[in-house]
Amino acid sequence: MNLTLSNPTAPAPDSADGGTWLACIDCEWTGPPFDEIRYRCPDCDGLLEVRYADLPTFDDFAKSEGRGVWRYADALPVESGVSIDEGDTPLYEVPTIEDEVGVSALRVKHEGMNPTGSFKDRGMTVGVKVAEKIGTDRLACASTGNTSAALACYGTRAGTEVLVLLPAGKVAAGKVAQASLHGARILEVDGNFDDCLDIVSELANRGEAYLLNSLNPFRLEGQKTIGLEIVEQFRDQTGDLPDRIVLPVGNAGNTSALFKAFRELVAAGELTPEEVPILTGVQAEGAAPMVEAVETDADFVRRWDEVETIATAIRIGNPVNAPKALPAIRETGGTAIAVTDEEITDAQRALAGDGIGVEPASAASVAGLRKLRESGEISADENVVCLTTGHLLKDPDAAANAGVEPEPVPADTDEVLEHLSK
Ligand SMILES: Cc1ncc(COP(=O)(O)O)c(C=O)c1O
Ligand SMILES: N[C@@H](CCOP(=O)(O)O)C(=O)O
Repeated sequence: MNLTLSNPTAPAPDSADGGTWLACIDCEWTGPPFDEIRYRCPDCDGLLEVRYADLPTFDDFAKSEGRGVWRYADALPVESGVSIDEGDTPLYEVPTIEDEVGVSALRVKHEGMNPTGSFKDRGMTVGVKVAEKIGTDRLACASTGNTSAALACYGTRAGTEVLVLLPAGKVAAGKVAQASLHGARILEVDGNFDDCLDIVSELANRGEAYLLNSLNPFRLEGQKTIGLEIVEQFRDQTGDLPDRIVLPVGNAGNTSALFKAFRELVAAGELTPEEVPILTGVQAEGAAPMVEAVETDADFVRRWDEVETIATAIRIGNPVNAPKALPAIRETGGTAIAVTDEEITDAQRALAGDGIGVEPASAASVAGLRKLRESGEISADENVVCLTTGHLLKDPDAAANAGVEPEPVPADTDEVLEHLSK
């Protein structure tokens, strides 16, 4: 395996602050982390990532007094966060699905068990803290729902105004309810998520708000802890490492963050390059620009202007982290696959059958695993982790449509018994 995207062991530039700095993934630019607000490289407009002079080991994490995400504070750009106990999510066995697909071991990392019900909390605990450190009056994001729920929650916890831009009519009810109750100002845009992100990025560039979408490199540092937890939990449960992680892809932040976690573990001497799990992305057929790029071996991802899927969380046509995520998939020997809405719903039912309630986008990971086992791309001797990113209650309408119909009965025990006997 050839891990070329960045060299996390590069010497710290003079601009580093306490051994932490920002670097462009496309050119040689480096800069201080907190002095100025930057989302992209000032020289070439490339994506930025956080780099560290010292990379911690698992022994360092074991000595940590922090919990969840903050167990991994030594790997993060700030020592503590605006926190409500995010991270330390369960790595579940799924015996029925494991038997059905036939792999050596299958686990589901259920990020729906975070405080606001999705993995976004891991990013926000770090990102909102950095915003506090930099000193900003207003936090903002574009969202298909979960980012807005998490930002509204962590932003209000920090006592900062939150502005969220949502694609009108395309966000699941639970997520709008969360943003609303946590007190965010919600703008419903007559456009899709990518339009919302264009607008909010422009607002941020004009200094109107601090952007907390995954373009923000500090937010992705928090999401990196998913990868660190998976390695530790999988090893504890099986004595082995996962060969592959299958995950849904929208804006491609998680794919990028997991790859960064593993590159840093390699640089710290904790994994060999051969031990880095294969990253395998799954998109819905109606919103699959990353899959198109992987299948056509393209250098960049073409923006899809028209996107549609039941999995509204990943109804995204212009994955902003593609320049990080394409190398993540390619350099780990992975692939990307598209699944239909029907396959997503079937997988949602299968997960529910093993006791795990997820929203549709999350079920895409299991739908993708099923398809890649059928095609033989994933082999029977692999240890696989599927990432499920959001809780079932995020999208109650999708869950009710996928589930069984309630049966109306009279308020009478005998009639209930008679009904049950039919
Ligand atoms: C539930 C859920 N799953 C998956 C994704 C996709 O994650 P990413 O944007 O990091 O690819 C998102 C958001 O984009 C999401 O909200
Ligand atoms: N699914 C996301 C889309 C935005 O992605 P982000 O990671 O860039 O914030 C959401 O929940 O809004």
